[in-house]
Amino acid sequence: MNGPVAEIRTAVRRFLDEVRPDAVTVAVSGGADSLALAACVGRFVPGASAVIVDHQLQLGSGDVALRAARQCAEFGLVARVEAVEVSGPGGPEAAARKARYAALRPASGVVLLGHTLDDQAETVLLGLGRGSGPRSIAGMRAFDPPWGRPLLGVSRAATRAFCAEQGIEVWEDPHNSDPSFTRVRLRSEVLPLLEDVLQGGVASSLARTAAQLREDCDALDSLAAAFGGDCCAVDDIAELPVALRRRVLRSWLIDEGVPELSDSHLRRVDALVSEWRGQGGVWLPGGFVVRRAHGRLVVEPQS
Ligand SMILES: Nc1ncnc2c1ncn2[C@@H]1O[C@H](COP(=O)(O)OP(=O)(O)OP(=O)(O)O)[C@@H](O)[C@H]1O
Repeated sequence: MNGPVAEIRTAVRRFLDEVRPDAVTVAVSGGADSLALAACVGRFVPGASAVIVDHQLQLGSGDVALRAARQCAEFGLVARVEAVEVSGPGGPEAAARKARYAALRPASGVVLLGHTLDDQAETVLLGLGRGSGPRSIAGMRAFDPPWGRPLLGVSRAATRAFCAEQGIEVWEDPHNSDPSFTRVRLRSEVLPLLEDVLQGGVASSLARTAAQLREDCDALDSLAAAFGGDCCAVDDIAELPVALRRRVLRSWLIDEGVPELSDSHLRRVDALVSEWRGQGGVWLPGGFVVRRAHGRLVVEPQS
């Protein structure tokens, strides 16, 4: 049997065989991606769980969640709806995402998410546009415990075709057609144009490049972790290749308790090593300042 049903079942089967989780939960939004995933998990791991998070932001959101829960129960999953309170900084989307991931985080086992190849391509383009460093272009991992993404190599179109073929009714998130979201415009305008110009599966090419970049980043990160020198001694780190030096600095600053270090912060700290002309300190999030004194870097709370 060929086609989207076989493709998606194979992807899910392969993921489960590789990871061998002791407990499986599927995170279900009610869209085609996560419903196709839930249908496969119900077939391979009957009795696994499904969680539908109700953000309670739209009228009727509870009905959407209940319908998805009923569908999951039909697939053989033990389904429950988690209603969350969405509040906090950064706008409703960011707050909803934070509340959702907090509600989905399991006590044990893995939580499967329905991210597809197209989500990966959009994530890579978003990272490129932000210019926030190689990690953000390296995209999502298929397995980043406790999160699993069995459909990361499968197109969104295949998940839709899966649901159509299996007679699964799909909920269309109204946000997915709202052009005020950057991701929606990447999906509906930029990626089709790139495909038209470049031809030959641009989403797959982006995802493949992201995977290679991830391997490179992982290799550099482990070299940085194994760095045997004194990461505060300027002489010890000045001769390191810049990609390695910045990683050594990043992990030192994180160990010192500095939260959310952006690429531009890191660049400025690195300048204290590579192009120091007696300049003052670099101010970092969380009220920290890094200074250079007597051939060493020192990080301390801002006074
Ligand atoms: N309300 C929800 N309840 C449970 N799971 C959800 C919900 N919304 C999204 N998910 C899960 O997250 C996956 C990705 O969905 P979506 O891309 O909308 O979320 P996201 O987490 O904001 O994405 P990203 O991680 O790329 O920012 C879905 O396939 C589904 O598995």
